[in-house]
Amino acid sequence: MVGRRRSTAPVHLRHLGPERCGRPDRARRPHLGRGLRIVSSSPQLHGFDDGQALAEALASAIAGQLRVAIETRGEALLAVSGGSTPKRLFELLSQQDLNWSRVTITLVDERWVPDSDERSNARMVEALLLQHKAADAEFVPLYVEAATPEAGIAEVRTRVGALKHPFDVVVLGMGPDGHTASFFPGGDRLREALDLSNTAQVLPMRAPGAGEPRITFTLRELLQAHTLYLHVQGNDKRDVLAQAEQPGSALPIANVLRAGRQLDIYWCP
Ligand SMILES: O=C1O[C@H](COP(=O)(O)O)[C@@H](O)[C@H](O)[C@H]1O
Repeated sequence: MVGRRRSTAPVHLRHLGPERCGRPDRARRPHLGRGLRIVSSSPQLHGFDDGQALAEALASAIAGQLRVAIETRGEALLAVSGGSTPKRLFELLSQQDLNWSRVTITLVDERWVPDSDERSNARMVEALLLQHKAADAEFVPLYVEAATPEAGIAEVRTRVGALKHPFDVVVLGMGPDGHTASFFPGGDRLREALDLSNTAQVLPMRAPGAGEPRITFTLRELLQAHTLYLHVQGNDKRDVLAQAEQPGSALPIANVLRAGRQLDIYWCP
């Protein structure tokens, strides 16, 4: 659906408005030959006309990265976000042709509820992603049966510690308050979660805007991924990204934007 793609130019977010969307600016994305291109360490925005076109392109890109991981090391590790944005992505990703029996899937964060609860991110992964061809994938949920994330954290740490890190692919989302994973503004352990010297893989998190208590992978873990995507829909969220790009922004997502690593942002209105 290339015709529905808006732009793949590596522009600064604050410069990307509808007026900048059009044909890809190839001159700004240099190719060095077959399969080689200069990898910019700044966030790269890929704009699409709608969620369907975005989900098709992102599902295809993720599948490509998973195939490469399987070819190179025999298996692949994928971490996805919850919330409402990835629903169509999950449906399309589940139909991608690859050796899903070699893929392990987990979440970047989870609400501390069992998968019988409609708020469970795992429930959505099970319903929409672990279907069709992807039914062969292994899923490692972040929720364990314990009253609180603090009570369950040791078991979750053992569980995620058994995964073969780093992640091959991480797909982040973002809430309208600028949170990503469960890095919420005002989160009780936000500082720890964002601290790049903190070697904990997962942490509990509580925040006024989070609803229920959470568990989240730390920023350090997520940034180590071979490929990092940010999946964002809506003009309101594009404005949040533009705010986060301002120097000194305290929005949690700003920590991802300024991490100085390759980040592909898939956005549509
Ligand atoms: O609570 C969460 O919210 C964010 C964003 O969700 P959305 O509904 O605005 O798409 C999500 O990335 C995160 O994984 C989830 O736990």
